[in-house]
Amino acid sequence: MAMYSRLPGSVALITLQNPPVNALSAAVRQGIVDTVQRALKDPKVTSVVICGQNGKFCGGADIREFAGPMLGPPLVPMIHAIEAVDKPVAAAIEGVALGGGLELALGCHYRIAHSKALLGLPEVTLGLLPGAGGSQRLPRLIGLTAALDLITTGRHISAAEALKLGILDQVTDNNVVDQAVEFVRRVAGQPLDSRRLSTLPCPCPPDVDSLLDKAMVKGMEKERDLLTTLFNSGQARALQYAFFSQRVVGKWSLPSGASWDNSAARTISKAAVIGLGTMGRGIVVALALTGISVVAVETQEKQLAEASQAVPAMLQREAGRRSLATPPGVISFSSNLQDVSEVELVIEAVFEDMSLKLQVFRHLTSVCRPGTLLCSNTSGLDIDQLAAVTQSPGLVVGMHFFAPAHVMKLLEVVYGPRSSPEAVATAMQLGKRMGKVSVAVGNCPGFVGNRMLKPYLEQANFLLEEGATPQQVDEALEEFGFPMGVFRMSDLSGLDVGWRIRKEAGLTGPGVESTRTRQGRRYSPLPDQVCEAGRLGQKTGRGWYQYDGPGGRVARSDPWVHIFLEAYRAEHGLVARSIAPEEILERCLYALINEGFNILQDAMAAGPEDIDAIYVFGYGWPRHHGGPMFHAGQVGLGRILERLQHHHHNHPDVPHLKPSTLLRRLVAVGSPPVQTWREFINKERVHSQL
Ligand SMILES: CCCCCCCCCCCCC[C@H](O)CC(=O)SCCNC(=O)CCNC(=O)[C@H](O)C(C)(C)COP(=O)(O)OP(=O)(O)OC[C@H]1O[C@@H](n2cnc3c(N)ncnc32)[C@H](O)[C@@H]1OP(=O)(O)O
Ligand SMILES: NC(=O)c1ccc[n+]([C@@H]2O[C@H](COP(=O)([O-])OP(=O)(O)OC[C@H]3O[C@@H](n4cnc5c(N)ncnc54)[C@H](O)[C@@H]3O)[C@@H](O)[C@H]2O)c1
Repeated sequence: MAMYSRLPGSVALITLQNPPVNALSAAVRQGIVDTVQRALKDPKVTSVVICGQNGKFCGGADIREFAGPMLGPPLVPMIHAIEAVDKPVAAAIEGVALGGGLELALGCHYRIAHSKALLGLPEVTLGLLPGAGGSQRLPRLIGLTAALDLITTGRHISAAEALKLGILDQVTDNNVVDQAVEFVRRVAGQPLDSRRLSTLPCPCPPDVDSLLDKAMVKGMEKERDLLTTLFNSGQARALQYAFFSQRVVGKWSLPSGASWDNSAARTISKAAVIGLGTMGRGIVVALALTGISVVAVETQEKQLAEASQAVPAMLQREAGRRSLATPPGVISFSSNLQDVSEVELVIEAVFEDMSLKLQVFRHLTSVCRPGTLLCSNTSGLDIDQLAAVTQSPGLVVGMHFFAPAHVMKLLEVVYGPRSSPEAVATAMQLGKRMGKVSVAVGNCPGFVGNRMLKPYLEQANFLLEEGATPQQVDEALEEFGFPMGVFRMSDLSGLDVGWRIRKEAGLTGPGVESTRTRQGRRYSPLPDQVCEAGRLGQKTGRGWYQYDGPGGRVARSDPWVHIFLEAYRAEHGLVARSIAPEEILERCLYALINEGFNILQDAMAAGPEDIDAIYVFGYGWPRHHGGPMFHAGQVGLGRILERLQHHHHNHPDVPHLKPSTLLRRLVAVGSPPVQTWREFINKERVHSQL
């Protein structure tokens, strides 16, 4: 909707009304068309101001409408009509003018903004281009180079930068609508031709003449044609899905009924981190950047000394990167766990060893004040077991960060059967304050992300046994869009991480026979043998690849690995075959997706959006493929089921390839769209079909 009011005197005020960001839905567009007509017809009105309610001008086209047929007045003629009005029209920009919102403002004759406003054309992040004249009006206003920068990066810019670029006519710290009203009163009666951007020539540097062909003249048509292509592309649908899934996960709910809107969070101002290795250091920095005072505890003297040098430097660097003058939080280092007695929340990040973690939790519960939240950064151990040794099991949750913890956007908040809604709400809110995408997940081995990673890694190892090389597997995955293939990624993280977990699970280590079947299923001892050879990845300069030296970053094919693989195959009587990239992708990705369906079935993730957000923000899943569950829908659930059946038939000793019941049920009911799975699962659960 848009509200019309005539201010005392001769100015008409049009207020966009579509909370929370005044997106340009069909109703808003209709409202604008009607109110602009009204202003035009009213002889007493000499000028017009367009603003948005609740401190936001406009967040752009209504992305929710993209999924269905476009109804209501189209944007392009609506903006053209505003530009053609013969009374001055000003946009009063508060909060945001993004995408179609900025395009609407560019159709106005003047633009006045509040100093805190953000402007931009972020369509590219949704797989689109500015489709309501933005690609044409902006270059005419600020030149091709500056416009291309904004259009191709999609970045949000401040009002100050927009003023400098010439997008804005005025910036104010005062009430922006009052300023705009005063402005249009002042300019009423002045000629408007030079303010109609679509009619202006495009100012360009001399070296880009070649870019200015007929496409510029026919720019609006070209814009529409290209937008049509993009609209129909899978990538645009995936990127728009990713936008919404990021927001869906913030509205978490637990099987108990507790949820984001009925659970109070505590605001944390003092925290502690236990263990200052790779993860602990990053977590300290992430907390300090949020303005939280941190007690950082490490028992090993050498590690403590190193961390007290490294952490302030990391903090300074990250504060600089985020343009913060001084890091807001205070950090104190200690070797004594007793020093955490006054904090409100503790995050444990010691080695992935259950008996050590139990010992730390027992100690924490005895030194901390009653009511302190105790969190673990474990990668997959049982949160409930940790909770059981504390005085308040309800105040124990997992806070699973990803390396490097001060950079990576994902946080899995793991609730055990006894975790209280308050503990979950506090961890979720703390994650949000740290700028993370926090996703609530259930307590099962590996939680969501690492649980799905297991079948993915397993398939990659099996493919090596069957004849592939690490490069072939990585290339197929990188071609799909992952920034790094599975072996390159394992070398980066450190091969000893998984080795330690497999030892803890009794799958390898002294006394375990070196067979290719363990605990009743196919097992590949390849990664264990690579570790036993002292090759732990980048940190040792050797892993699945070779590097220039310990800490080297550039992976090169290593003849040792090829000889090792050949000897391994010969020892086990395996005949190498040529494996196509399609098989590599199917085996790795479909096994991972299948586990995603098992996770949904077990209610360890509330919906497919949660899994997809975890994979996009924590595991480098290409955003333009939406996430594993969205991708499954795009490939077709029937196809995924058929290929899993095929691979399981060929590898009956690999349970991860056996199609999940949920996948079968979804196919049986006609493969409904991913957005409806959550509801389907809940219904099936009520009827005990899952
Ligand atoms: C089939 C062939 C057809 C061919 C051609 C058809 C022609 C059609 C013509 C189309 C013309 C295109 C016009 C234009 O160029 C395209 C666009 O404008 S695309 C949209 C561009 N805008 C954005 O990308 C902004 C997205 N939003 C944000 O970045 C942020 O939300 C914000 C505005 C900075 C605010 O941030 P926050 O305050 O943190 O709030 P949230 O992010 O949590 O959002 C709150 C709430 O609002 C919902 N929301 C936000 N923006 C939009 C939007 N543009 N449309 C719909 N909904 C939006 C968000 O999902 C949250 O909802 P909730 O989770 O609370 O339900
Ligand atoms: N490394 C990763 O990529 C990653 C990612 C996510 C989660 N995790 C998890 O985070 C945790 C830590 O992993 P990491 O990679 O940082 O390990 P790390 O080996 O780099 O560091 C662990 C640190 O804990 C210290 N420590 C051991 N016992 C202690 C005690 N009683 N009190 C204080 N400090 C003690 C050690 O001295 C060491 O400095 C593990 O649970 C791991 O599974 C790791």
